[in-house]
Amino acid sequence: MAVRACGLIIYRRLQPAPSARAADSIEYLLLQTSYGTHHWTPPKGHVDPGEDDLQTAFRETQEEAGLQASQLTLVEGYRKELHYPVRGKPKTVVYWLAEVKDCDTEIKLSEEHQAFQWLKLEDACKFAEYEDMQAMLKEVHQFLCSKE
Ligand SMILES: Nc1nc2c(ncn2[C@@H]2O[C@H](COP(=O)(O)OP(=O)(O)OP(=O)(O)OP(=O)(O)OC[C@H]3O[C@@H](n4cnc5c(=O)[nH]c(N)nc54)[C@H](O)[C@@H]3O)[C@@H](O)[C@H]2O)c(=O)[nH]1
Repeated sequence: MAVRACGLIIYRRLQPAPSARAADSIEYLLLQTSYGTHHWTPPKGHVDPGEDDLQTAFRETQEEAGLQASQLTLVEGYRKELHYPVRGKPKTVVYWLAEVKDCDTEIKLSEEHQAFQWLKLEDACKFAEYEDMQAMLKEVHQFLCSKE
């Protein structure tokens, strides 16, 4: 059976300059692991026994980024599964999308991560080095732009 993890793609909207498109004010939160290859992903982690997927996504976001559910708005209509092998075993990661209500909210990392960044789409795709995650971020961005 595949290893299962769940998480939230967190974004914030900065105050756009008067001439700018609203989509250009969107930034995505990525966290860098303090172990392994120090890769960058949104907050996510393994599903604990008895938990449902969305509970896991919120718990991991709270543990890894210090963001409480009350500080976030879950965006209806977006859910994405990524499937990739980790050390020879299949892994499924389910992501939802959530906006930080206050764009100045402090991010508090756990020991699992050593850095975080708020990144515009293009830079987020550079740091999220995996093709499937890059495609997901682009899809999310289009989804958000289509709602404007
Ligand atoms: N010391 C040490 N300890 C580790 C290590 N490893 C884990 N720990 C411990 O486990 C705990 C984490 O527990 P949770 O937080 O519950 O789980 P997750 O959040 O699920 O975290 P993971 O890091 O296990 O899982 P991934 O992020 O999925 O990375 C696994 C591999 O998959 C690749 N990869 C990542 N993302 C993508 C993608 O989107 N697309 C594609 N295609 N590939 C992707 C990438 O190559 C990567 O190397 C930590 O506390 C550590 O104690 C390690 O190497 N050394």
